[in-house]
Amino acid sequence: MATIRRATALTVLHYATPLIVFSLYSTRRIVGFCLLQRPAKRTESKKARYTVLGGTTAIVAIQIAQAALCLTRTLNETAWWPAEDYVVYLVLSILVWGSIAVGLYDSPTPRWGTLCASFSAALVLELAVLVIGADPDPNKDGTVRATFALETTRSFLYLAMSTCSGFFAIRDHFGKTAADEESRPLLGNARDGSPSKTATDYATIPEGDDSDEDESDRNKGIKEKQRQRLEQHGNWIGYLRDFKILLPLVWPHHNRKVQACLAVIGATMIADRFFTVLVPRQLGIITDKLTMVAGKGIMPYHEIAVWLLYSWLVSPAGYNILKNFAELPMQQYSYQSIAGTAFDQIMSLSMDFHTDKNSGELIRAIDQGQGLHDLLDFVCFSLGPMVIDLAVAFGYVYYLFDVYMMLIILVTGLFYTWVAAKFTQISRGRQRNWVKQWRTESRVQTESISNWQTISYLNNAIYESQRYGTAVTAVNTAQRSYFSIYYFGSGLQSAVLLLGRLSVSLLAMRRISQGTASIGSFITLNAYWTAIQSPILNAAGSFRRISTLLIDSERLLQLLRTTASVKDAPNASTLRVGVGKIEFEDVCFAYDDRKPTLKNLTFTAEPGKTVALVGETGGGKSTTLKVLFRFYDVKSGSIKIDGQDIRSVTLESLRNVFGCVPQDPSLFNISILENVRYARLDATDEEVHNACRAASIHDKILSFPDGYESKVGERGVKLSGGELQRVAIARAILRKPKIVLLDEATSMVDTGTEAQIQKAFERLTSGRTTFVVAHRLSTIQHADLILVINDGEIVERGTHDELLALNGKYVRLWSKQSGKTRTAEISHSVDVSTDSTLIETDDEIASACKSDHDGDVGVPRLDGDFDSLR
Ligand SMILES: Nc1ncnc2c1ncn2[C@@H]1O[C@H](COP(=O)(O)OP(=O)(O)OP(=O)(O)O)[C@@H](O)[C@H]1O
Repeated sequence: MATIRRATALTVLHYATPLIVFSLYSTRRIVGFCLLQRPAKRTESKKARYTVLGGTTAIVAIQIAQAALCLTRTLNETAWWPAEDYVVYLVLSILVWGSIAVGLYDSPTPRWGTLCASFSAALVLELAVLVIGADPDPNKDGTVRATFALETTRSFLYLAMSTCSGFFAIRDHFGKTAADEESRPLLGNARDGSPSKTATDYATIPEGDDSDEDESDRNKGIKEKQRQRLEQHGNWIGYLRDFKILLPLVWPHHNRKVQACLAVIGATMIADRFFTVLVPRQLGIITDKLTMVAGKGIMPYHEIAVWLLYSWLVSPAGYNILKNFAELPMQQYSYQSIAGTAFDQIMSLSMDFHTDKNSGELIRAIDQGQGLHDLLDFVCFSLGPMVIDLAVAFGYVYYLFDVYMMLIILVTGLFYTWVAAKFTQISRGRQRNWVKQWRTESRVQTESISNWQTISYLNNAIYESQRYGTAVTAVNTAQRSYFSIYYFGSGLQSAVLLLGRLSVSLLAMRRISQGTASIGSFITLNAYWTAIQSPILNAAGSFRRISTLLIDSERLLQLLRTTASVKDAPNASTLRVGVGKIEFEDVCFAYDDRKPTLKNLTFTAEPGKTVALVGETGGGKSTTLKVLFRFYDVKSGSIKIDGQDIRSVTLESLRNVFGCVPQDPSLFNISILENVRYARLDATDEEVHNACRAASIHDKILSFPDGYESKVGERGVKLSGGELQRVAIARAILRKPKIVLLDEATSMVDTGTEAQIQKAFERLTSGRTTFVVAHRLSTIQHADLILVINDGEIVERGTHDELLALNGKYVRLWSKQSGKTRTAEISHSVDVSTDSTLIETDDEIASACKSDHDGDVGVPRLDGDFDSLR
């Protein structure tokens, strides 16, 4: 009785020992990874690590020696066969301690506390195995004595290692701080965007698909944000909780149709899990039936019919058709909601955001926002089923054969994953280099082709050919280097899988020969192998995939969490414009708090009058218009339109009242007609034509081969600077705005055309409060109020004549432009546009142009250094 109890206890211990140690070790690591995000006190000490690594390796070596002894005895004594629990114990122990040794080798700062707990648990359990399993027979043979000696030595090693790691844990607790391995973010060292290499780096899971440096650089900022969030939350759970604001984008709350699709996908996924087992099983059943009735002319029709049904159901022609149909609406739903939300968010953000971000980054945020959908899709419909398939595979092969089959699959899976992960790590650097060289080649190629003219002028074709040849050679070398390791790695991985498959097949054949398994089970195993293999193949890449998708989702999250710096105040009212009086009261503004851009601007633009802003470049003229348009909010002071503070009205109503001609107008790549109409979407063709006539561009447009239907190219590149500005003026005219803002609206036109445009401006600005920023003072000399802005301050103000009389900065500007020194002379000669009569027709414009030409004194543009004039 006591012997039976002892044997049972030993069996339980054999199964439990490696499992308990593994659970303890992995649970502490997983909990640490998820919760203990804040750096714990850790010391990076090679001596300590190598000491414990040496001890652990010795433990594994002893276990291997023990397994070798067991194998030798099995081969030598035909009547002896090791107990199943003992074999499981040995194999699992080697795997567990082998994994711990690999972990120690890879990690510069091991978790000593976890290791101490694992060694201590192993010590207690192994001592129990030693005591309970001790053979009282004094005549025990050499193998038993050797096994006992090995187990005793191993127990001493457990004792020594638990003491060492306990000591290191205590030393760390009172010692200096280093980054906790489990506390590193998923995305590598976010501080520099590079993968982790040292203890102070931040990374546990390999970087995402940053297969080239450019990509890595682009991800730098987003990884930094991710790191900050992770540190702020202190753990991954808190970090991931932030993503819940994105859930409405992928979860079809109010869309019954998409919910139904989701249910169909879920159902097919569950069905897949069953059929993965049922199809090979049915093949086995048919084989067994056929074996029984072989030569008798009997067909197992029923079994074959079931197999055919299963095979059809699981094929792409079966329920997977439903799945494919259901997936499309799901994808389209999430695409529409994610892309639409991201786009609206970007468009709603303020100018500071848009000037900081490059458009490529913004487009990426929309494109890669799909990463969120892919992430959920991957976790729910790939990773989840993969884990289930693996668990089912273990259970099913155990049911079909025995625990040894299960062990072979476990060893194959672990070994394959480790080899795959290692080779990916090794090949990543080479892959990056290959992509980098490839980009260099493409850059050289593009540069050379686009600079063909320069190359021809300088007669450097041979040099360019050599340069390109060198780039191509570098690509080939880098590609060879990458593929050599890649082929070797994939060969090794395939060899591991093949070895696993051969082993299970051999074992199955042995079982059949022993009569403990049927031929059908061998067929089932072979047919089922694909299902076993696929989770093993995918496991290695899963972490990488998740980490890449997390970066993409993070980008979307950051975008949606960004709030506009200029937005409607709560209870903002609609702007009501009456006469159009604009008051700047003590307005201060700065792009950067360290450097004020506008300082205490105070002035009033009277209704219907024109205020001109002149002065040195970079003085703050355009900024004054930007704060009026509320691209930015003033830091202090106020801007009022007809007595209403522009911060208290809605942005929509505010921006509705302006007609702007910006410094650098940009057009859409559509026809000129549509480009002008963009200013007022309901304008008729006739109104567009009239606006263009008034902007002196109508005849020019008609001279284009396609007239108003001519495409203007990306941002209007097919138009000259002057044409571009006149189209922008036509837009402003078409809007019929209440307030007009002209920011160097004629900077790119020649003086002759400018004279024509002046007439157009008179039409546009007549009776409207107008702000004009101009460098050519001739264009603003009739302004009702001229403000000379220098370094963000109004240094002079008045009409043209008043400012000339002041003989200050304005006069110096004026002198410089006209090239004359005597004020009176200047005043007389530059009177280019005194006739404010409105012109109606092209002929009138033409004659106005002629008369302006006659009066044109060729006023040069002031682009020089204003300081030099002082
Ligand atoms: N988005 C921005 N971020 C930071 N600084 C800016 C930004 N835009 C303009 N500035 C700076 O603000 C100052 C005023 O610029 P602003 O464009 O208003 O000058 P300006 O008088 O219109 O010059 P110009 O006559 O050359 O157009 C300049 O020093 C400029 O470098």
